[in-house]
Amino acid sequence: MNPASRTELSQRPQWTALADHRAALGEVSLRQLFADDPRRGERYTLQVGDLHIDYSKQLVTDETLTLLRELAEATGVAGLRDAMYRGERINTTENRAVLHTALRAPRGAVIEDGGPGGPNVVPEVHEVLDRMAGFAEKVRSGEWTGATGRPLRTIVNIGIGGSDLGPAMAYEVLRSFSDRDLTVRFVSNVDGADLYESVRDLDPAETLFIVASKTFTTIETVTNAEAARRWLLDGLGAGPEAVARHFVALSTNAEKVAEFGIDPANMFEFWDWVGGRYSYDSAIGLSLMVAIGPERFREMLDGFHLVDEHFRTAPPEANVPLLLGLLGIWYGNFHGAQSHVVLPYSHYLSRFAAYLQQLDMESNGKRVQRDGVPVAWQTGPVVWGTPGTNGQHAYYQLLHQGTKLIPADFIGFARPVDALPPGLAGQHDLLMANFFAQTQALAFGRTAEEVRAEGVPEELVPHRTFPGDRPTTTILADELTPSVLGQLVALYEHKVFVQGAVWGIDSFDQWGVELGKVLAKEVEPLLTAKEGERSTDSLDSSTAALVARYRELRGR
Ligand SMILES: O=P(O)(O)OC[C@H]1O[C@H](O)[C@H](O)[C@@H](O)[C@@H]1O
Repeated sequence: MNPASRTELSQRPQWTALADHRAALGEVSLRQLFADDPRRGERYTLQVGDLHIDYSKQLVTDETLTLLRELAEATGVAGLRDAMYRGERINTTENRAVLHTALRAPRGAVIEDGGPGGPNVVPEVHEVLDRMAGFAEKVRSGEWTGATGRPLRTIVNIGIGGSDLGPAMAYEVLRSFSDRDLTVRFVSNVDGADLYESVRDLDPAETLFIVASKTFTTIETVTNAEAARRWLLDGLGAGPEAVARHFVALSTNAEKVAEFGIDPANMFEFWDWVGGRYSYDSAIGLSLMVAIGPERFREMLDGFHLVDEHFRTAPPEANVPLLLGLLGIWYGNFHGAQSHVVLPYSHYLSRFAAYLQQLDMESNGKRVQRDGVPVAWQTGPVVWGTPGTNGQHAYYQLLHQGTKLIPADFIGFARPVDALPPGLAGQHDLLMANFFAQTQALAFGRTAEEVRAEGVPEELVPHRTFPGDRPTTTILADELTPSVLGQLVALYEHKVFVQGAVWGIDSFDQWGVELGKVLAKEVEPLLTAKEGERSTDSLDSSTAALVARYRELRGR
């Protein structure tokens, strides 16, 4: 697009209409909105698959929603969405298609890399899924043995970023579906302590390493994989031929995998049109598939696909990812909110926010538009969160009475997972009572009059008053199943897409992580060189002094 001919987002009439609307609404009160419309709690809900979405406790009116949808229309969200699904190269800075939706497309679908006329990627996707399933079943049944002939009982996934957070989050979510005597661990940090603590109680004869790296050049992963190989061969007292029984690779880079010494027959492939943070439903999910079995994994893919189809076909008024994306824009761009908190009321979702941090912040943490012109509006929020009940006893104080507006997503389930024994399953009502009570307290607060009426001494009234009007979305499903996890993740993927499309940024590159990598390569030799061999003169005075201090502490 020619920058000169482009209408700046913040100059668009739809944008200024929203700004005017925001000013006119002023300090809109949820108490008032609910009083004005007794059916608001039913009206402001949507359903997608198993997910019931209640957005009635949002600071919005019908007009707000109309204006937000008009902004989406004016910025071409639907057109970009269709281009993504068609396989066009919408990741322009890397000239790549963005086809994570193809990872969960049904067997017969046709999706062409690069758009119509390009190679159909769906057969390859299913070929790899089938190979993964074959391997997973062999490990699960004990048919696949280690170098000493014993079945493999622990799987250690070595990867970082998208090659760690997705499978680690999903394994945690679905661990109650793990139906074999197998456990999975995840090593990501280049701090040797991570690998050390993960393997020190393991028997190498029963350990399978899955080296997960899209590029297979990521220094943390390659370093840890090399250390793991040494640990394995030393522990077994075996030669390199043992590697083939204990190492598999998940990557797009067959050449580097072979260079590392992993048999290409033990490599499960994915493609450059899958972003790392969108990849755990590709071969990157192998550890999860081994744990829960191919059938459950496929159920998860079907859950993803269901939401993909919803996002592609549902009309704007009923389109849940569109709605969630636009609500984020409403707060980030028109209320000055800087962050977004995700609060699952499920222990199994304890790593969900960490996963969403990469998905959202690496996608939309951008400061220039697709054509390189800086944005003049806020882009992606700081995303954070931990399981809700724990948060209640820690940072909810700030959510309720602090000075910052932090929109929240509450995620909960009607039923505990089947694996829980009745005694513990009985605690579920208490968990969910907290969930509902918190969204209620955040929305409606407690006025000074109400506090006084409770007999609270006058000097404490301001402290015990809750302003309310803290917006939340409730996402409620019957049960946390593989399909529901797929639905949830796809929902957030597409929400992030909507926001990036409105802001005019490339949500699918991540150049911001590169500079630190380059500088680390320059600094490392300065830490390890013999005295006088390397000069730190080219460094700034802070970094030079820190390097000198580090060397001194290390006696170098
Ligand atoms: O899978 P890999 O190629 O090893 O990449 C692992 C991660 O590191 C990179 O620096 C990117 O920021 C992430 O998007 C990626 O997921």
